Amino acid sequence: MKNETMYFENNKLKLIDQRKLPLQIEYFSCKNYHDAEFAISEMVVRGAPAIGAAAAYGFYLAALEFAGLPEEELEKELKKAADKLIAARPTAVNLSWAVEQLLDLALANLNKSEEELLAILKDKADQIADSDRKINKKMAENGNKLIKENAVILTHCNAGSLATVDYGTALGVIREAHFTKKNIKVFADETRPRLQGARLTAFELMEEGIDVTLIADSTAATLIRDGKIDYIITGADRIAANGDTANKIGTFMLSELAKNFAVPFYVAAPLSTIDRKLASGSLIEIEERDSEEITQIEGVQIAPENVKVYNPAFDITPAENIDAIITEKGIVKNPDKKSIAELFQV
Ligand SMILES: CSC[C@H]1O[C@H](OP(=O)(O)O)[C@H](O)[C@@H]1O
Repeated sequence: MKNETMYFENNKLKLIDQRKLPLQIEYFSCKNYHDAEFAISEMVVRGAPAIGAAAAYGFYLAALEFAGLPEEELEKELKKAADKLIAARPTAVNLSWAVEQLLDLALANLNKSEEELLAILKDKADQIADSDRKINKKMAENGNKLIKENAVILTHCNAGSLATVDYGTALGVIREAHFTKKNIKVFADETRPRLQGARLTAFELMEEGIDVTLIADSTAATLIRDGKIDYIITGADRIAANGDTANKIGTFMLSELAKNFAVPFYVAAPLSTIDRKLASGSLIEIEERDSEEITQIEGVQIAPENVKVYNPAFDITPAENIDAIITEKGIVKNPDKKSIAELFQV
């Protein structure tokens, strides 16, 4: 993608402001961890791997701020920063997965000099960001093995470069199919209410020269029924140990349509999105967001004032609806507790 999702320079985290895409390309500057917490909760940056990497750099900004404190105070401040960053959004496991790694490293090295501690933490944050690029490319190569020539793919929300540090997960598979000249076409759900498909996926795919058609979310069912879709590929925010998957609201509905009309339904996600501590999807916390996301579009009121709203940002797709989970380590067909566990065997 032409514009980096994020970069770290001069002790600031720079995030492309995804609230303003595609009409404006602006970078939001995080000077401290509070800025990073704000950027995650307000979706300046969004997408499981992207918020994980952003939070890792956010924790490093906290270490920069507090590194000179006495050990006991430093520990207290870093634990507070970790808690606040993790609380910014509850569903994507990559957030806590990333922050906990840096917190553990910090607590194990509090007795080191300021310079040594900061170098250890910056190296870890860079490693999380750099490995995301490599992991997504490997995942894309694996997923591309499932894609036939001239395929038509439906995707939901944005699981692209803008949801990761680079290349994307579901859109990584789509990029790989495009770059290996499979002549694929894509239908992108606009993805109410935050319109990640309309604003981000359409933007990314058009930039790459990939044939993309934007549709209202409710159009997908007719395309699926009429045999117009060869595969549905989405990202994920948290995958439970049995393969149940949390992803953008509307994903479960697509999986039911896919099952009913025998369309392969694939989830593309890195191993860091799998939460083996949770036995099933019923244990995944689903973020509920402000009602204005539903009652307003770009700040324009479109529903009666004070109307009741229910705005879950994600839903759970049961493992039995998922034909394959595509990861950097390989493809898990008909995922279940056993096949997910085998992903983690050395
Ligand atoms: C590659 S993770 C992308 C994942 O995150 C999105 O949610 P949000 O835009 O609210 O962060 C959506 O669930 C995507 O599939």
